[in-house]
This record gives sequence, structure tokens and C-alpha cells, in this order.
Amino acid sequence: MIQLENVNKRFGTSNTAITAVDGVNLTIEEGKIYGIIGYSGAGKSTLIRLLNGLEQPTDGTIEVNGRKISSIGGKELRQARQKISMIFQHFNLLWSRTVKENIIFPLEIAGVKKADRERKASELIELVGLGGRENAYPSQLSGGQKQRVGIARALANDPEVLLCDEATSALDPETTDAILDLLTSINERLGLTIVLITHEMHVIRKICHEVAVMEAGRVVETGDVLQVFQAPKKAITKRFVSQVTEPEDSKKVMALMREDYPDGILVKLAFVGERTEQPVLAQLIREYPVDVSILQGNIQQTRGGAYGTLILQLTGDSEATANAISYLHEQGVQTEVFEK
Ligand SMILES: Nc1ncnc2c1ncn2[C@@H]1O[C@H](COP(=O)(O)OP(=O)(O)OP(=O)(O)O)[C@@H](O)[C@H]1O
Repeated sequence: MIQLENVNKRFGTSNTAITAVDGVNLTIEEGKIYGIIGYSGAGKSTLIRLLNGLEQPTDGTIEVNGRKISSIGGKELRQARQKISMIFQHFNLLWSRTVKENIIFPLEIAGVKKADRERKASELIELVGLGGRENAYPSQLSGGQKQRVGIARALANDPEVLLCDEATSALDPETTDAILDLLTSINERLGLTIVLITHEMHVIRKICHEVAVMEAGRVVETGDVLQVFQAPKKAITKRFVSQVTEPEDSKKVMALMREDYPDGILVKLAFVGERTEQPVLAQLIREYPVDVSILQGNIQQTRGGAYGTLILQLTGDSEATANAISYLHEQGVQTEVFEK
């Protein structure tokens, strides 16, 4: 478990001081993928550097798996840091070393025997999907492959915690998704805790269990990713959620749709969590003598299930459509009806 209590980090002195991290309290359970999102300057990088002891807090305590990172130093801190690895936006690879030599590097530093280093590096190369590229140099690799080397290198000393500093920000969307899938499978297979910082809600939505939102050094909102998507509280969180949902003014949209689809009734369904839209819709179409057209849909998958909205046009006689709507209510689907 990672625990931060009343953590402050100030840079500079007296009147020119900048408070990069301001009164942060956070608990991150073991085995979770925990995302910290914020705009540039919010304090994310400083916070993540506090977690591996690269920075010391001005006040407060930081504990990582029972070790007080905020108050140890020297050899003790070096040992603790071997269990807290990090990957970076620009990969930070050694350019004059091959893929395999990059991965072996932290094992050499840790004093691991040659045969064990070789074996471990081969395992990691397979794990991150770089089989056949072990003798390539970083300059011969794509961005996604470079990050795979970064991940393999970070896993070399069997860390308990993996910190990801904007690890996909330099990658195109497809490569981003492949790296996020790799991080998810590593989290599941090795059970290690992953803490990532990002400014992209897509990253949070795709792989995180929980999220903390940072603004001006403070953590302003935390929670289960699905809950935060469902009911963001702070204005900044709403802005982040809208990065992936782009909610439109519902009344306006429905009025425009009414003009295009004057028949029947229009229904807006909101899905949250485990119940996915397919079984509910399939049942609706099977059981009720109404015609169902999907006019607009925006369903997103989070780790906790599907959420989003669907706008349907139901046409049929009035009793059948009323029964269909009652069925949707019974299924616990939030339903908004727009009659003529
Ligand atoms: N070593 C430092 N000395 C002085 N000020 C610093 C230092 N490191 C960070 N800051 C300041 O602290 C604030 C938070 O910076 P930080 O880099 O942690 O934010 P961030 O959310 O990671 O933003 P970005 O994504 O742009 O790096 C900023 O105002 C920054 O200028």
C-alpha cells in the first residue's frame, strides 16, 4: 500500500516559493492501477518523484509498502528504490546499448550474476513482446518498441510498484493502446501496483481502477474510475471526463433529432456499470412489438464496466411503446423519454 499524509512540497524560498504539492492525502491499495490526472503544472511530476524518493517532501509522510520513503536515506533508500521502478515519456534508454543490454543494466547495478541476468533479460524480452529484437539499438526501434524496452528494464529487479510518468504521451493512439494493454497484463500477471500520471482521460478510462484529479498542487477529487465518470464533482473533473464523452446539450440534441425523426418516441438511455447495453436491447427487440432504431450512441468501456448513452427511436402502437419503456425502467436503465 502507498500512503501519503499531509504531503507538501515547496520549491524555492520565502516570497518566491512555489508550492508544487499542497496538502495531499492519498491511499493507493496494493495491486491497483491508480491514475493521477491534471493539466500541465498541476504537480503530478513532483508527486510521482516524491513516491520514489527522487524528491523529499517539505512536510508530511510518504510510505510505500511499509517503508517510509520520506524519512529514509542512503543505502536504505537505494534498496527501497529498487522496488519502485519508473518509466518515462521519452523512454530514457541508453542509446549505445542494445535492447538486451538496456534491460540488463539495472541487473548489473544490483549485482546480479551474469547467468541470472541473461535469463531474466530473455524472460522480460518475451514478456514485453520484443522477441527477435534483443540485439537492436534504440534508434532502430519504433516509439512503442522503445517503451517496451523501458517497461522491461523497469521490471528487471522485480519491483513492487511501477511509476509511469506520461508513459504514452509521445505515442500515437494505436501504440498508446498497445502499451496500455501491456501495462494491464503486467498488472494482472505480476500483481504489481501501477501509479501513472497523465493529462489524458483516455488513459485513465482504459486501464485505471482509481483516479485522483490534481489542480494547483492539490488533489481535488478521488474515486473509482467508473464513479468519477458517472458523477464528476469538480469543474476540472467534468472537463477531463468530457475529453472522452463530449456530452452535448441533451435538450438541444433531442429537439434537433425530433425534427429529423418525427415518428414514434425518442428515448435516451444511460448505462452505468456492469449492465451492458446489448442484452437489454436484444430483449427489448425480441419481446416487444416495436421498431427500434439507434439514432446515436456513445458507450465507453471502463475497467468497471460500460457507461454512456444511447438514443433510440421507438415506433409502434402506443401500448406497445409504453410497455417497452416500462421494461427499460424495470431493468434499472436510466430512461428519459421525449414524446412528440
Ligand atoms: N525543481 C523545481 N524547482 C522549482 N519549481 C519547480 C520544480 N519542479 C517543479 N516546479 C514547479 O512546480 C509546479 C508543479 O510542477 P510539476 O512538473 O510537478 O507539474 P506537472 O503537473 O507534472 O506538469 P507537467 O506535466 O508540465 O510536468 C510548477 O509550477 C513547476 O514550475
